[in-house]
Order: sequence, then structure tokens, then C-alpha cells
Amino acid sequence: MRCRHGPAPEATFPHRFIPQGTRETRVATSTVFCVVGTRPEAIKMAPVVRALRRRRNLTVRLLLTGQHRDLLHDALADFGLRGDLDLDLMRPDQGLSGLAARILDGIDPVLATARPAMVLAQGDTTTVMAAAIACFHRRIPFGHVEAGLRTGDLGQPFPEEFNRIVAGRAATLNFAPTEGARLALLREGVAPDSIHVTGNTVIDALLAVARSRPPLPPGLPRNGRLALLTLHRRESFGAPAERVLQAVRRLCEAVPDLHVLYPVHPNPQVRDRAHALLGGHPQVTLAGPLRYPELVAALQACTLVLTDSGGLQEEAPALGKPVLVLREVTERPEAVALGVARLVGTDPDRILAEATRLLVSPADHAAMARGVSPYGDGRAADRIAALVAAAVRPRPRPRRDRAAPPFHGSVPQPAAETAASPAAQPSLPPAAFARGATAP
Ligand SMILES: CC(=O)N[C@H]1[C@@H](OP(=O)(O)OP(=O)(O)OC[C@H]2O[C@@H](n3ccc(=O)[nH]c3=O)[C@H](O)[C@@H]2O)O[C@H](CO)[C@@H](O)[C@@H]1O
Repeated sequence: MRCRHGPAPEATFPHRFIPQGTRETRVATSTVFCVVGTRPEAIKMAPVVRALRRRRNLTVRLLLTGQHRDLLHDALADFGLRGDLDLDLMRPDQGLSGLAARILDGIDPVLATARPAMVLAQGDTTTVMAAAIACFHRRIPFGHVEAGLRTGDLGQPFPEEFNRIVAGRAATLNFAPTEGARLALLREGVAPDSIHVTGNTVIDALLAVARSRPPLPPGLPRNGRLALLTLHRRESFGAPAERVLQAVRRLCEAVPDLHVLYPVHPNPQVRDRAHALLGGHPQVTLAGPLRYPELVAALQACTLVLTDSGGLQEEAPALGKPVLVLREVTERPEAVALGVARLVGTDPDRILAEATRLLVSPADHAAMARGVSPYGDGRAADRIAALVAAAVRPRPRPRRDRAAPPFHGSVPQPAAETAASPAAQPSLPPAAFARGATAP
């Protein structure tokens, strides 16, 4: 274990965790762990960590698996956060099973010693799946943020669809971003009272950063129109990525005032082909991964988004940007149904036709650039924090000197304590999604 920012925490961990309800804290607190492994998890968990930390009765610890390294730390830093403990588990060329095994092995002793009142993880990475299983084994309540996303195909996205199913089944609290996600969980037999529709926390992160008017990444032309391209999914590696990159070349020829910003994912399988096919093209900027504020600035400035990313399918509609989804299926059908995203796959002719249409026809562009967000209103994290606080509220400690109550011949049963009391259910009504949130 090591910490990359600040003093190494292993010398004191977990003994410096404040136990529940001691004199040190004066207020009875419950410890909540947030487990994060990759950049998108950091972005989407950051608003949750911050909302939980605003609650006086919670002690929040950020546990990093290090599934991504620098990308993860940068993304946390963009929200003023850093990990309390970094398991630093990623090894070069590590396979999924090796990673899962290392995460399980790394998290388990931490859970066993610290016994948090609840563990939260976001999304569908190997980190999330392993955290859910580790909690299940230790009988520690697990909360799944962004629960219920499904394509219905275990191979797409791989391995995320499987990871989501495991996390949803293990969770005692499922925070579904949309009504559709809630229904998907119900279809799988997930307990209805574990599910709360909160919106997606990525919209909280996006709107907070967008409000600060972040600067664009350097080196982009001042004139013309900008398209933002990202491509990193495992299913896109090889021939599909090749087809998309060819389509982008042809799109640049067809639309001479277009400039494409492509922050290339560091995965060598994508990076090498991107540089071979688009490197040196005058209408293309191949950048490294962008810091989140730069990415948000690019989203604000662009005319069109081409992506296979999950997060960008959620973010682009919230800022009124048409998004062409470079995949065959999506677990985010809401934007497609609203007409603000279109599933175009990786056929170069189709990509070229759809993108050109949006760039030459203002009416077609306007129809997709409506600024409605089916994924939330920017307040998902507050809802999640309220539900977590209600679920982990410590029971009042019996006073040692209090006389035992009189015995009346039967033992009173304690009231069932659940997270699902009406006061603890600030779920978003389904109607809120139809209205959507408008970008600042
Ligand atoms: C298809 C799929 O299974 N996607 C999953 C994947 O994320 P996803 O596919 O969204 O992962 P990405 O690596 O594309 O990351 C997306 C996030 O990173 C930001 N960004 C992107 C490029 C860049 O250069 N800089 C930058 O900051 C985007 O704005 C977005 O917020 O893991 C997420 C976290 O568990 C899940 O929520 C998603 O469901």
C-alpha cells in the first residue's frame, strides 16, 4: 500500500480512523468508505464524497484501488480530493482475473479491521465488482452508485455488464440514475426497497465544473467548428476503432472548417492506431487524456461529440451537444429515446453520413441540441448522502447508569430500522427526468 500524495497512510491506517461515538468526535459518527479505482469513478464519486462530508454524523474515507494511476489522482485533485488510502494494485499487463483477485485480497483486510458502517462504489469497473463481493463476504452493507444500467448483453460492454449485475445483487442500497435503471433492477429481482432513483452524479460534477468556466486545452484553432472524439472501450479495440478513425479522416475532408479534438486514451491498443491513422492531420489534434475541467471546456465549445464512452453520453446532452454513440448497444437508452443522442455503431459510411448531416443542416443540429438531461438535475449526490446517512445512523447508546425499564411480561420488539423510511427517500420523481436539467 502506498499513498502518492502526502504522507504514507499505512503507518497509521486504520487506527487513525475515529471509532463510532467516542469522546474524540462528540457527535456519534458512522464511517463510510468510498472505493474508487478509475478516472470516471473519481469524477462520478467526487460529488458523493463531498456531499457525505457535509454531514456531521459521518466520517468518510476514500479508498483507492489504483486500477488507473495518474488519471485517477488527477481526476480527484480536480475536485479537491485525495485518497485516504491507496492500495496501488495495478500491475503492467495485468489481466482482469489477476486484478480482481488483487483487489479482493487488498480490500478484505481493510474492511475486516475498519468495519465501516457502509461501503460505496460507483459504476461497473473491476474495482466495483470486487468491492461488492468483499463487502458481501464480510456482511458489510454495500451501496451501488449508478445502479441498474444494462444492455442485456454480457459481452457489451465487457466486462462491465457482468460487474454491474454483481454489484446490484450485492447492494443493500441501489442508487439508480433513472427510472429505466430502477425497472431493470426490479426485473432482476433486486429488492424494491433497496432501489432509489437519484439521478446520475456525473451531472452534479459536470454542472459544478461548467459553472467555473474552465479554459480550453491549449493549441486548438480559434476559428471553425470543433468536434470532440473519444474512443477507449475494449469492444472498440482493433477493427472497430480502425473504422471509426477512417470515418474521422473522411469527415475532415468533407467538412473543411471542422477541427477534431481527440484526447487519446493511454491504452496502447488505441493510442498506436490513433497516431498511425490521424497523427499529423492538420484538422486533428491528438491530445493526451484531458484533465476534467479541460474536457468540460471542450464539451462546452464543441458542435458535436463522437464517443464510445459512457460518461460522455450523459454529459453531452446536459450541455446541449448532439452525441453520436460509436457502439452497437448502449446501457443509456434515455438520451437516444429523447432524440439527443444517436447510436451509430462503427460503420464508417454511417458515421460519416450522420456527422455530416449534423454539420451541414442547422435544423438537424438544433433538433439534437436541446439541452435536456435525462440523467439528472445536478442534485444526485445530496440525495445519495441523505439516504446513506439515514441507513447508517448509529443507534442511541444505552446510558450505563440508567435503571432497567420495568418488565411487563413481554419483550418489546425494536422498530425495524431501514433506509427506506419515507423521510429517507428523496428519490427523484420520474417526471423530473422528462423535464431534464438545463446547462448553465
Ligand atoms: C460504457 C461503460 O461501461 N462505461 C463505464 C466506464 O466509464 P466511461 O466509459 O464513461 O469511461 P471514460 O474513460 O470514457 O471516462 C469518462 C469520464 O472521463 C471524462 N474524461 C474523458 C476523456 C478525457 O480526456 N478526460 C476526461 O476527463 C469524461 O468527461 C467522463 O466524465 O466506467 C464508469 C465508471 O464506473 C461507468 O460509469 C461507465 O458505465
